[in-house]
Amino acid sequence: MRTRVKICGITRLEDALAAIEAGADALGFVFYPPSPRYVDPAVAEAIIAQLPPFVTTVALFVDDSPEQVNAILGQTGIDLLQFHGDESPAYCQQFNRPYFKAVRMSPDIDVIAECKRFASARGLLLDAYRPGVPGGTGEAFNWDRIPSDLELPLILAGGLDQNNVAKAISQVKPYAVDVSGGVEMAKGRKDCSKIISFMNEVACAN
Ligand SMILES: O=C(O)c1ccccc1N[C@@H]1O[C@H](COP(=O)(O)O)[C@@H](O)[C@H]1O
Repeated sequence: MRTRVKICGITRLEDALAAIEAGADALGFVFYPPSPRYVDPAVAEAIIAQLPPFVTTVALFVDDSPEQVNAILGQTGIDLLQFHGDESPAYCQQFNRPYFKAVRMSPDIDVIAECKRFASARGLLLDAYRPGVPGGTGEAFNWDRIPSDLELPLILAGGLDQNNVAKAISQVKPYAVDVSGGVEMAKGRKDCSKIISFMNEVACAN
């Protein structure tokens, strides 16, 4: 099966359209105010309203209140939820949308146990671990630590870019890859040529 691609941290319409033109399957919008990639919900709403059909939109939250999540879902009509904090399974499944859960690869994490805990998720995203930072670090982790027998579709994230994504796909064989910093010119601003190179590497690895 072809590896799906999510490009995260979209804050501008031109970046969204460039990602779609290059073949991305999903676009991520960061609704975590401390992030340099935070996008105002009204801006996300305007971008999403101008997207062509058959592109999945993803809202990224970090330990936000259910009221705020529901408000943003209502405003933007986003398709899928990405929870990147310490949310519980009960919290994640209370919304009227499918979700996937990000798990950061701390030294003591049990990925198989996390898969079982988040059985209601559509997938498990694995990201690098840096203490005190919920994600978007631009750092990769040791892919040898990923168990081969996961019960959920695996979304591989963390420090992916045009130079390592083909190796990541051939070694890990994830359902999808998720990239943010690796296709940027500056935080929150995507680089069209990096997106194209990234997508070409994914295509070659498939
Ligand atoms: O992008 C952010 O600023 C961010 C903030 C808080 C949580 C997650 C965030 N991004 C996600 O982190 C991973 C890895 O990003 P990168 O490619 O290493 O830059 C990815 O899933 C982003 O969606």
